[in-house]
Amino acid sequence: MNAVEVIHVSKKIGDKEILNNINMILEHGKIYGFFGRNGSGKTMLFRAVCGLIKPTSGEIKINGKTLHRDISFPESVGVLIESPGFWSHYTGFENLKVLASIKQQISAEDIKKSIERVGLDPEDQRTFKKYSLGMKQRLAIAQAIMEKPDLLVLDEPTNALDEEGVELVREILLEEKERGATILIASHNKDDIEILADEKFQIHEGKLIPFKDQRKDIQ
Ligand SMILES: Nc1ncnc2c1ncn2[C@@H]1O[C@H](COP(=O)(O)OP(=O)(O)OP(=O)(O)O)[C@@H](O)[C@H]1O
Repeated sequence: MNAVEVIHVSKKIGDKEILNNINMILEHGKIYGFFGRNGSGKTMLFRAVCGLIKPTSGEIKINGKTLHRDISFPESVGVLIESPGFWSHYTGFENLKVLASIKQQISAEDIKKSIERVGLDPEDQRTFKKYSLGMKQRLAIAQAIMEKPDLLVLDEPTNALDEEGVELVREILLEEKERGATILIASHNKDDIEILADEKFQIHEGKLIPFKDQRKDIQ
């Protein structure tokens, strides 16, 4: 069974066709990279895959189950789309603990491991509001991976990170893939996509086009 199937998906808001007949089949244990100019529809596609918006037409299946019919959200998903709602007066650990308790039982040990994995200190007593942009981004990645999800949907996971942070996130994503996760990543950093992705897509004005074929035309 495929990890994700997007079948004739379109999304219209007002008169604007934001996603235009998107079709793609994603297999388990692979990394899929998405390029596209600002406003091309990457985030909207990711939102649709996570069940956060309903397509105007078409359907999305996760592990064979249709979103908004069989399930509301993918059953095992880690998401980083825009800035997650962290609480400014909690520490990094406290933030993930609250999110973990909302989702399902994740042990304190697993939360600590995922915080360490992104290069942060789970014992750090600083509250989130004192975190730098890069630290916030790292915590957001820890949040996405802490459940060891089958599906990881990451919109610009490296954009606020220094070189070392970018390297670390790439390593983490390759490990997640080894574990069997299916990973969708949108990045303006072409190296991220080149290094990580097993398959690359380009989104242009809401349409999905094979990355290689269109490269010269679009960039
Ligand atoms: N709630 C909304 N209502 C109306 N239009 C929207 C809404 N959300 C997004 N759009 C429009 O949909 C289009 C695609 O937006 P999207 O955020 O998916 O782009 P993107 O490819 O992720 O861009 P970026 O690289 O800047 O993150 C844009 O033209 C945007 O203005």
